Amino acid sequence: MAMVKHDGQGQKKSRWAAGVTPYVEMGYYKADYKPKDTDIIAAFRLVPQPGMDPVEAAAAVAGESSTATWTVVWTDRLTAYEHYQGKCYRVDQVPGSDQYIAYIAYDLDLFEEGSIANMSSSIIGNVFGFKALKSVRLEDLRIPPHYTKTFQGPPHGIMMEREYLNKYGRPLLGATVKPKLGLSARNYGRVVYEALRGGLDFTKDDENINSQPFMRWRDRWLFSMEAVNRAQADTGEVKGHYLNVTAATMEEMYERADFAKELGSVVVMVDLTAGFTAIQSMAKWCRRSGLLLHLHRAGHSTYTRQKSHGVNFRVISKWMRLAGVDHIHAGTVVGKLEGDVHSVQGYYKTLRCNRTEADPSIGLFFEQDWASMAAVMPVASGGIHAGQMHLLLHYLGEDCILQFGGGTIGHPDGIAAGATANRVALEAMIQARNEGRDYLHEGPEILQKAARHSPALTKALEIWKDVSFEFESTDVPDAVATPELV
Ligand SMILES: O=C(COP(=O)(O)O)[C@H](O)[C@H](O)COP(=O)(O)O
Ligand SMILES: [Mg+2]
Repeated sequence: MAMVKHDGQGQKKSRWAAGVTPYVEMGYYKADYKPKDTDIIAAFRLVPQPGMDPVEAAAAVAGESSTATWTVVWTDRLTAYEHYQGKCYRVDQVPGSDQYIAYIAYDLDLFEEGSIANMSSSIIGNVFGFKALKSVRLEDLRIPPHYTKTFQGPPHGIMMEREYLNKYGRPLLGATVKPKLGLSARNYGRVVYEALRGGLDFTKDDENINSQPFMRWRDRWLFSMEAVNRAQADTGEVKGHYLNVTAATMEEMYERADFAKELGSVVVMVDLTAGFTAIQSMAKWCRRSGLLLHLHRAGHSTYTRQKSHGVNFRVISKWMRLAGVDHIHAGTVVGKLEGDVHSVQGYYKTLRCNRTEADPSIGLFFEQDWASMAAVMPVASGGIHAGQMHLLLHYLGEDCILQFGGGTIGHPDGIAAGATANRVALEAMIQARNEGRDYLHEGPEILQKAARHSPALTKALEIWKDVSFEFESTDVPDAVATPELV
């Protein structure tokens, strides 16, 4: 029986006889199948229920994520069913565990061009609820250029963003305005102004600030943009504030984005919670309108964090690069939020490179060719401060945005001092790197030296010197978790 426990009593029946036929026999497992260059390939991590054959479980996932239902339907014969069937072609046990990695190939004809909603409804639509599986996680996708080319991708991308901003050779710096909720519009504008004049490139609405009774969006736009304009005039640099257009309807989001454009903002922001289609619509609007699109991955940890169930963030990274965002929160390594160093490096490569090879040590199951699609700037944030600058540069590289919310606004000498501390620390570290120094190991010394001429950095190093968040990661790549076994 298909998704029913094997009892060894079943009698083999013809493929087309009515009733339940194992998914394997229906053709959803084909050990000799060689994926075509045009196929989308998925790697799922499965934990079958006791007694459930892992290959049958994998075939069931291939079936339900493509054409199948639980019983034979004669209407299959009205279709080129073999063409449309998802095909599991390999199932590997993860050594020393009850987990299996199932590889499934899907023909491109299963998917609508340029639609993340469609691709995700197919691949993760139903299978996560199968009773016969204890858990299932979509670990990675290989998306062929044939499909990639049907998406717009990032409105501008890293290279164009740097050209717009005229800022090169270093990570960009930002801060999330805090407290997250409750400030009046004028006070909010004050925070934006102080942080930008102090040396940051961007400030940011937090994920949960939209248009609440204490500050309506229109007022926030006005005071934030006044602050951006004043800071630009003071410093001679291009500055931005990510105005979060996330709202209940697309009409409302467009209205907010139009007003941001009218005021001259270089960037708007949307939350992952707005949904894939809303994000793709905003990406088109941003390409048309010449504004950058910042994405906050609000809510992602509800389904990306646990090793055995959900969707790995590297898949979300791929979907968001296709959907078209210029920035995406992608992990920080150090800091207060989950972010295993190997996994995060895999996400950053996925977002920034034109081509990546399969690399189990950073969790990449497949090679991926982006066919010249623009790159996405990864954003690191969550509990970081100036004293970690050498670690941030080492782990995350140069093409990223480092966002210090508390680590700017919590500075004892004020917000501008907090911003200056971060800018001085970053520039000292970039200079050390460019001079060929071992900045990772000499980092604390480099920062102390830079602080001799910067009271703001001196205070930042002093106040946050002991702050670090040392917890074990909930998710590390298999090759790292059990290197002796892989
Ligand atoms: O508000 C913050 C950070 O504030 P602070 O800098 O004060 O800690 C961001 O929403 C989260 O870091 C996002 O997390 P992630 O980037 O992991 O999605
Ligand atoms: Mg936040």
